[in-house]
Amino acid sequence: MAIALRFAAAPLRLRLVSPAPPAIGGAGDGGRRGGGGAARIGVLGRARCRRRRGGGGRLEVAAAAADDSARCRAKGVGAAAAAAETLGGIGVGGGDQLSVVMKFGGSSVSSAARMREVAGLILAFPEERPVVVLSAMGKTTNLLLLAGEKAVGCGVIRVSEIEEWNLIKDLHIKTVEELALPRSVIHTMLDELEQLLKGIAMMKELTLRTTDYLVSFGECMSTRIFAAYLNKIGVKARQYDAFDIGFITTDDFGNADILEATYPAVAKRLHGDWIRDPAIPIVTGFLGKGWKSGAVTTLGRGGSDLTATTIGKALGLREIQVWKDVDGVLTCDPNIYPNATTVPYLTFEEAAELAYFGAQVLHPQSMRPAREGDIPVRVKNSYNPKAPGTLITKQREMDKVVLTSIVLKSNVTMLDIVSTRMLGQFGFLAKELDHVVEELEKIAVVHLLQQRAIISLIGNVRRSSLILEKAFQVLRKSGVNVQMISQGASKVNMSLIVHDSEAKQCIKALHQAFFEDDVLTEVEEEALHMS
Ligand SMILES: Nc1ncnc2c1ncn2[C@@H]1O[C@H](COP(=O)(O)OP(=O)(O)O)[C@@H](O)[C@H]1O
Ligand SMILES: N[C@@H](CC(=O)OP(=O)(O)O)C(=O)O
Repeated sequence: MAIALRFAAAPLRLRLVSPAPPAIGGAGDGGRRGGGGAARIGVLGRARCRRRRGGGGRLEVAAAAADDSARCRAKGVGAAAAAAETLGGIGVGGGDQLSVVMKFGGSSVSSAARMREVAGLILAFPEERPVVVLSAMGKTTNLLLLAGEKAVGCGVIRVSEIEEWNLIKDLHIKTVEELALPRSVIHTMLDELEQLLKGIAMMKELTLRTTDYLVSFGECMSTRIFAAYLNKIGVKARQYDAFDIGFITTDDFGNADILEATYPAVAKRLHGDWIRDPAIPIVTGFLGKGWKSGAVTTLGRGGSDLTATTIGKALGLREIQVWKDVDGVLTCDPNIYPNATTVPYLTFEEAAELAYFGAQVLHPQSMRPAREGDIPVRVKNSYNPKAPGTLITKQREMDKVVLTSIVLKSNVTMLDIVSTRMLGQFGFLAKELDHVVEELEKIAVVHLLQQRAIISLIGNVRRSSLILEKAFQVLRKSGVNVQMISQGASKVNMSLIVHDSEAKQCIKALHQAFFEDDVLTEVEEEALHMS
């Protein structure tokens, strides 16, 4: 639950803004990433990084290799198999150290064809020794959640008829068959999954703990298939379940936090195995093990990004790559406005703020390990590997930066509090929103304003007046009244609250003004002039 607040002069007025709570239980994409379960006031703390690393010039190599893969396909040869053949398999010699993490999201591994492409991408860098992190295939996590919900009410006998369960089964069996792998690769997993759904049907109950166990099957299956495929084409690979190799978390099922003990444990296991018997590690994203319960936990929707950055920090790797289905982090959500363009560089702080305020492209917590380890994160497109993507580092040249990206968080509830008795009152914000309202009603008039949206302007707050001047001009022209503005202590984010129904129109108008119109040149010139 995120809370933004505003103080005003007497009578003291305070506004809290809270999005609908993040839900692992929500099966639609709308349930993705709410920014964590803990109440948060204002903005993220400042990032503190120690040193900088070079990003490296590997993109051209990727592009060239992708071209080769395309040529192999044209000749009717499996791209990955051909690449492995050309390279004589990836030379996983004991002397070489693991050097990068490559994380592939669900969209990147949604079918057998996509798995071949991804294998080709990995093999395109023979000099790299990657740790590979995979999400569940395509929309498997959503399907598992829906199957679980249906199992609660359908009765044991009808479990086999659950549409989502059949889609999951068919997708994974088809993938294994198309990759010419034995069914045994996932047979046990599918059997266990069916048993679990029957168990849920029998109990007529689906707890958060069981939900985490249920969704873990997605990543457990995708990694087993992919590792088997690499081994089949002559690339030595080893599958790992994150909950078995030291990913220790809190027991907050659905949104667990990674504990410090994870870093040495994961490093020891992955490094130790690599030294003993080198094989590309293929690790399940998204999953961990609760430190008290010992049960499987999940890191919140999109948590595989966090798995990748955690491994990057644990092993002190050179670079963390997150491969998506877009050309990097974009100037706004392309689903809201398709003219969005790639943001070439970001700081960890900007990326964290962007993710926290709702950009689905990165998990909100994922920048933390990368920032702490000072390891560059590259966001790339597995469908378009030639595109340079976005490079996220500790620092970047900010002198010419005005606005970087616009983020929308919809379905937000705003709390409007008017009181003359709040001076000297403290402590109430640390509790949950319901309790906060209860407490506040003793001393203030409280209004819950629903269907609001937070528009976050991520950019150079040193130019806040310029950005706000421009933004307000645009919004005034669009006939939109801003209901609250918050900057807090952030160096990179200004947030505006508008009514939900006006939000998308605002994003388009702001994007046009800041990223498309000539008018931006004026702003830039002024900004340059001032610096
Ligand atoms: N600012 C943004 N930049 C890039 N993508 C965004 C942004 N906001 C929302 N998205 C959405 O995020 C998606 C990528 O994130 P995600 O689905 O988690 O990828 P993956 O499953 O490959 O890890 C994109 O397809 C895009 O629709
Ligand atoms: N499969 C999980 C974890 C994840 O990170 O997925 P993706 O990388 O596809 O966003 C989810 O859907 O939330």
